[in-house]
Amino acid sequence: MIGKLNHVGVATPSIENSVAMYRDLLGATRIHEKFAMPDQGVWVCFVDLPNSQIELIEPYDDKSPIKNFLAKNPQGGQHHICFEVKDIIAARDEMIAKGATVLGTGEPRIGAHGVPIIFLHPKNTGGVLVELMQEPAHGH
Ligand SMILES: CC[C@H](C(=O)O)C(=O)SCCNC(=O)CCNC(=O)[C@H](O)C(C)(C)COP(=O)(O)OP(=O)(O)OC[C@H]1O[C@@H](n2cnc3c(N)ncnc32)[C@H](O)[C@@H]1OP(=O)(O)O
Ligand SMILES: [Co+2]
Repeated sequence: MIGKLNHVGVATPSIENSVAMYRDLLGATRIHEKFAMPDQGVWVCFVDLPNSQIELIEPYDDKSPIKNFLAKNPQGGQHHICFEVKDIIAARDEMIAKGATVLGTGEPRIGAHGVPIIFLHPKNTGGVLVELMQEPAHGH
């Protein structure tokens, strides 16, 4: 069911500092402008890779779902991985049928790439927060 690795989510207390590290230390050359996703409680900034992306995420406000994560990991860290799926509704239903916990209301929400996403609870996925994302019509 899971397809391409669309992105690796990296939580950071400062997208600005993380961008400087990816650019100056790691030599990333295609770094997008950050943008706000208030409904999801995060600022987002994509670092393009030849075969995927790094998704830098910073808390937008005190209600951010990554606040606790950063409280435990003050310098940030690898937060989630995102796989593309052909049909997000079918994938959501399959996950529930297989006993996995779909986070939030269970209804897909629009993610950073403008397509529906869901998250699975890490307790069902070997301690790794997994995001499933509707495969974009035009590829990522
Ligand atoms: C949506 C825009 C963008 C996109 O790609 O489109 C994004 O990806 S934004 C990403 C940020 N949004 C989310 O992560 C939404 C889903 N996440 C959540 O609902 C929460 O983060 C949740 C429920 C996974 C954890 O919430 P919280 O940390 O507040 O709860 P706890 O501290 O009680 O943790 C519960 C349990 O889960 C473990 N945990 C927490 N975060 C992670 C993680 N990133 N990876 C692995 N495990 C995680 C935590 O250690 C606790 O484990 P326990 O054994 O119970 O101590
Ligand atoms: Co993500």
